[in-house]
Amino acid sequence: MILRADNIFFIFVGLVCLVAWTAVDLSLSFHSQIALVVIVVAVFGLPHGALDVVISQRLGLFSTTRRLLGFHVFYLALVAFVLVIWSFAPAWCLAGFLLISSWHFGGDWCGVTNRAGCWILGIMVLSLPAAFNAEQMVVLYSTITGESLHSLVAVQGMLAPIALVGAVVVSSAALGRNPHLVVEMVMIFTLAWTLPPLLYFTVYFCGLHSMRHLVSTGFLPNSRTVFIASAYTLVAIAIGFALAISQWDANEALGIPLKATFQLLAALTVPHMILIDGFVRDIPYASE
Ligand SMILES: CC1=C(/C=C/C(C)=C/C=C/C(C)=C/C=C/C=C(C)/C=C/C=C(C)/C=C/C2=C(C)CCCC2(C)C)C(C)(C)CCC1
Ligand SMILES: [Fe+2]
Repeated sequence: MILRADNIFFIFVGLVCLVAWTAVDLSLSFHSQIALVVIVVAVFGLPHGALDVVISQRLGLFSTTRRLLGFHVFYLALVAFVLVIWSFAPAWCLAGFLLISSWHFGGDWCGVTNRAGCWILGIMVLSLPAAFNAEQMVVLYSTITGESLHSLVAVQGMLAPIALVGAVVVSSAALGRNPHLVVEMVMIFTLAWTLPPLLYFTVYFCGLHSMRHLVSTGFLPNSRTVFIASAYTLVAIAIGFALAISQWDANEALGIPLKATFQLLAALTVPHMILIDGFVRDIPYASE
């Protein structure tokens, strides 16, 4: 079995978090969890999308300054569009966000199985917390959207066992060529079962999704890419700040940063997905 840096990294981070949470009993309050998610996602999650500009350049999407400008205008216009729609219909936007995210997250296993199989894995990633921690999910969704979304959590809770069975089938089929898929699935299941939903999401998003994206798109940490990633991440953080300030409410001092973080992720996801799932197809994950 050939393990890549991203396989090893996720298993290592997952084990450390599981040990910290169970053996050392590092129980974090809800507010500390929110603070942790906001910081870790900003530092380790955002940069994977901040490289979209480098990827587009590599794909030859903009060969002239005019095209480069067009790329930025298009990207920012899509972000603004999603944020406006979100302000009118947050619950529908969250549901749509979950749907497109499951497709995007399924891409983490592109090359291991076909597109339908990938989507099943993506659905499993997002629906497991609803099966294990339904009450917390209702609280989180209401913090993010301001609405009580019991029915959305119930639908996800029903999808979880179906997606889990699908994941077992997909993993068994891939067992010969990609045994590490099974290890990752077991890790994801254990994390979802053990950790609160926000921490589970943070470990998966930063420990697997972001890292795999960096490795599979051939990110080399030279000074140019590090500079670009940092600059675009800072702009994205500034947009997040603006979102939080524009909705500020002293009674919800920590709910607002969480809400702004997920609004920002949802808005960035649309142009990020168009680029990654539309142009960078078949990011090689499977060991040859
Ligand atoms: C290039 C560019 C830029 C930048 C960008 C960036 C930085 C990006 C990023 C991107 C990204 C960074 C993306 C992301 C994505 C994400 C996602 C896709 C997520 C999802 C999630 C979810 C869906 C979740 C869910 C949940 C909740 C909410 C709670 C708990 C539980 C669970 C987990 C279920 C700017 C704008 C500056 C400018 C223009 C150009
Ligand atoms: Fe991504």
